[in-house]
Amino acid sequence: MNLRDYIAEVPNFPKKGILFRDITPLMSDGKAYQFAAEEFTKYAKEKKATVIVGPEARGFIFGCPVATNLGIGFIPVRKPGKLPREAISVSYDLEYGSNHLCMHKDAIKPGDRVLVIDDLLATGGTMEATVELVEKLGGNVVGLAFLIELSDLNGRDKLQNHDILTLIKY
Ligand SMILES: O=P(O)(O)OC[C@H]1O[C@H](OP(=O)(O)OP(=O)(O)O)[C@H](O)[C@@H]1O
Ligand SMILES: Nc1ncnc2[nH]cnc12
Repeated sequence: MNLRDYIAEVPNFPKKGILFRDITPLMSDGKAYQFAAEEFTKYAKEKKATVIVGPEARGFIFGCPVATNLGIGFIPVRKPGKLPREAISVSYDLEYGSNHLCMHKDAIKPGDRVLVIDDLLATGGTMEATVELVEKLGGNVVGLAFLIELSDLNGRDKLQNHDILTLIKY
């Protein structure tokens, strides 16, 4: 299946000069969505992941089906002000802004083998911050998986020493 056929390109969203890669056509096609989730699930098995982590919001879309496929837990990484219990936070920059990301302090258990899943790798800021959160809590990051990689933005440079799976490269 050619997943690329299910990604819409939207010029100048959310800001002038950004070519937005819209994953919603893929999500709305049951077979394409299932295929992508299966590819991530195979990778999670290969890496012997014991837990899936996904950054808000689009990381939830691909992370949760993998966790339920394998019967393992899913841990959300959230934007500030959303987590109700004690959390840790790190700041990060992205293609069109900057923010903080947070994770519950007790979310990761020592020795957890963590696969982080997100929809898209752009500058790598979101994933770098997510990896930092996981590692601060004692997790072992065994892989990073993305539906889309925007190669021109060199996100991989921020994620050296990590194994990366991307299903679509631009
Ligand atoms: O590699 P980066 O430059 O960090 O960019 C990639 C991130 O940007 C998007 O999320 P966004 O922050 O727009 O939030 P959303 O998922 O809530 O739409 C996307 O879902 C990735 O998480
Ligand atoms: N160009 C892009 N399209 C969709 N999501 C993004 N997140 C960061 N950059 C993006």
